[in-house]
Amino acid sequence: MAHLLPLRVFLSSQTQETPSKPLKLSKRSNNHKTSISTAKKGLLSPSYKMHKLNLEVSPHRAVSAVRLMRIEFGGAFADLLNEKGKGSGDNEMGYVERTLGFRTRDLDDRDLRLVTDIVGGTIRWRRYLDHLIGSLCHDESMFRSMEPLLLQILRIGFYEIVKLNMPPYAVVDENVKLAKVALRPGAGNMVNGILRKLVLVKENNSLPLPKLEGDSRAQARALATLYSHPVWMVRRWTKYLGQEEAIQLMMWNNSDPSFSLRANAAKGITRDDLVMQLNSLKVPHEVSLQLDDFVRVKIGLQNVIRAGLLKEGLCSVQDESAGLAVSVVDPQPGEDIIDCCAAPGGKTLYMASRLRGKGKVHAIDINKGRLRFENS
Ligand SMILES: C[S@@+](CC[C@H](N)C(=O)[O-])C[C@H]1O[C@@H](n2cnc3c(N)ncnc32)[C@H](O)[C@@H]1O
Repeated sequence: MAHLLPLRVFLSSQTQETPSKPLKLSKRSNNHKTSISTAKKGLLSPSYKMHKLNLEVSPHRAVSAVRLMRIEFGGAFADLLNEKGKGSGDNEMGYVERTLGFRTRDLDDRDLRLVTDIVGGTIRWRRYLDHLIGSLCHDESMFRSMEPLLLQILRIGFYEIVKLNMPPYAVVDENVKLAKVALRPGAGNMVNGILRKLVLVKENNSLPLPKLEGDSRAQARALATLYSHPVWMVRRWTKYLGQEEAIQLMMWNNSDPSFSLRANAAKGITRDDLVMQLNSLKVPHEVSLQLDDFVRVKIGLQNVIRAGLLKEGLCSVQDESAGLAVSVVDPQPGEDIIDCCAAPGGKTLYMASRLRGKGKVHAIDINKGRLRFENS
């Protein structure tokens, strides 16, 4: 059943300009982060060198705050931060220690799921969260001049309370603790004050959100905040789709992602084979209605990873939208296909598998660092 893909997939980079390890923080952003934390906490003090292990702060919040810093200031890719050996994973505690001045215990699967939820959700809802944080700060300048790590901790707390509906007082306590240990006691007091205000207004059903009123520009700005999308996008979607449909699209766009798995036809795996594997792992799933090779998975991806289905190449995580693009190309055996913006190669591999061993896919990308190629 399992055989290697008999055709060759060529990867080439058009330029050498981009760094080969794009996930690493640039020197400038490292300095920036060090200066933030060094100035506030004395990261270069002897205690830092002793690899302090802090068992009091919740590891998933500490790691989420550091990942958010890496994404905002280091250009890290949110979707790649879970992948061990790709600039994160094994190094995670190193990043935590350099940014916060202490390590936490290692993350277990549950922590990792929370980190993924919180980091992804905080990024998707950032405009909305920042509006709430700004509205509950004492004044505008307090929000504008807030130090980056403190802002990330507040964003996490706001997201947990407003969007995840976590028990509010536990969220307040945990984020206050994190701010106190990672920054200083005064920062913890500030987090305490702002999060408690949030809990109150939420309980009274009076979150300070903009009203949908005024001319089209004012309404676009309000919608951009309410549904956390850029103003230009709201204006464009409203123009082409009308307000109601634009709202539906934004809601869908910011909903929790589900994952799709693609059975690896190149290794002779059919979707039925994959479904059998998922049944035996007790992973809930449904088959795609649009694409023959795809299965949708909402929860249980960790089980799939642990069982080695991805590592053994039985299937890949691939968005159905990527699959749809390939089905539009409709690769046929014997064809020569050029994939011009190919990295990391998801569509390249799917197109290659549809050539059934006859033909070539030339995969080109401008970013050498993104041309790591690990699947057959
Ligand atoms: C969204 S990713 C492509 C994802 C890929 N098609 C897949 O399915 O896995 C976009 C890619 O386009 C590349 N890119 C952007 N401008 C390019 C250019 N002028 N020439 C070649 N590649 C380019 C980027 O480096 C990036 O890797």
